[in-house]
Amino acid sequence: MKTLQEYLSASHAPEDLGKIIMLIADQAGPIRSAFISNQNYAGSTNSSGEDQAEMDTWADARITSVLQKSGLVRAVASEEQEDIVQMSSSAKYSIVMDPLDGSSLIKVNLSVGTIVGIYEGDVLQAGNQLRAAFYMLYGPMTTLTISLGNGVSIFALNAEGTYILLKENVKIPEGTLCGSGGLRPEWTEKHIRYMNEIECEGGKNRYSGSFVADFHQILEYGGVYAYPATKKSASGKLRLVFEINPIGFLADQAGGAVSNGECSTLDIVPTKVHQRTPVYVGSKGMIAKIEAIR
Ligand SMILES: O=P(O)(O)OC[C@H]1O[C@](O)(COP(=O)(O)O)[C@@H](O)[C@@H]1O
Ligand SMILES: [Mg+2]
Ligand SMILES: [Mg+2]
Repeated sequence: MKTLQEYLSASHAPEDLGKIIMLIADQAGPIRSAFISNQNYAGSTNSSGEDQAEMDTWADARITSVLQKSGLVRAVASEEQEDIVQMSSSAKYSIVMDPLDGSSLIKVNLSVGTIVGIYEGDVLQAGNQLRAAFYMLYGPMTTLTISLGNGVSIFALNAEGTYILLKENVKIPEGTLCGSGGLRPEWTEKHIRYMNEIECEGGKNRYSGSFVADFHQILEYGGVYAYPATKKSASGKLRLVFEINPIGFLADQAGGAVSNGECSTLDIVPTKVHQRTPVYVGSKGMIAKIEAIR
């Protein structure tokens, strides 16, 4: 069974890139172990104005600390930190991350994740410039879904703490699962037309409140995850830099697509770390449908 380390070596990933990926991947165990004693809110808010869960700040501090100590990272842009954290100016790679995605679900024991993107150079680059993207998903298994720009592979953490290959060359099939954020009364006419069209064609609602978990299900079964523009928020809820770009990169690498409802978000050059954008991500056919609605 191929391990993540063997996959990185076989992919001829530069040594520093491989070391950074393994460093973050190896935080899955400590993060999982911290769930039981970090169930509540931290009493602070992040740059998006959201209440921070204890696990948001715990995971952020943990990953930021190991990256700082490694000397391998140039800068980190995190959902949980206002500004970009400058680290080693001589280092080649920078990290964008959502250290804990879906944190409100921890106390009800639903699956949550960590989302990571890696760039050569600085962090405010378009998603199509990503050198690597991956997410850990803390569910019945701990899985790590990764692309280095040459297809998508999924690994699972075994009892010995080694990531072993579950599936390679993953492709998103056409499918009917659909999950949409936002409150229905706040949906725009375009989004309502889209959801009606999907549901009339047999769309099955799958929405847990965890982007990583909802996307992972679509990666396997096909469909679409949407957090659309709403009447209250034209930019939707999710953040371009550390949520939508890494997941969108993986979707694209798996033969799917990512869009803001009009065009691919992978071409957008971010101007701010915490900028939001509407997102539709999943099967190519599902994304074509939303972009066809004018
Ligand atoms: O609670 P809502 O508005 O449906 O939003 C759910 C979405 O918000 C998120 O929880 C945002 O991520 P964070 O938990 O990292 O803030 C997504 O994981 C999820 O898809
Ligand atoms: Mg998130
Ligand atoms: Mg988060």
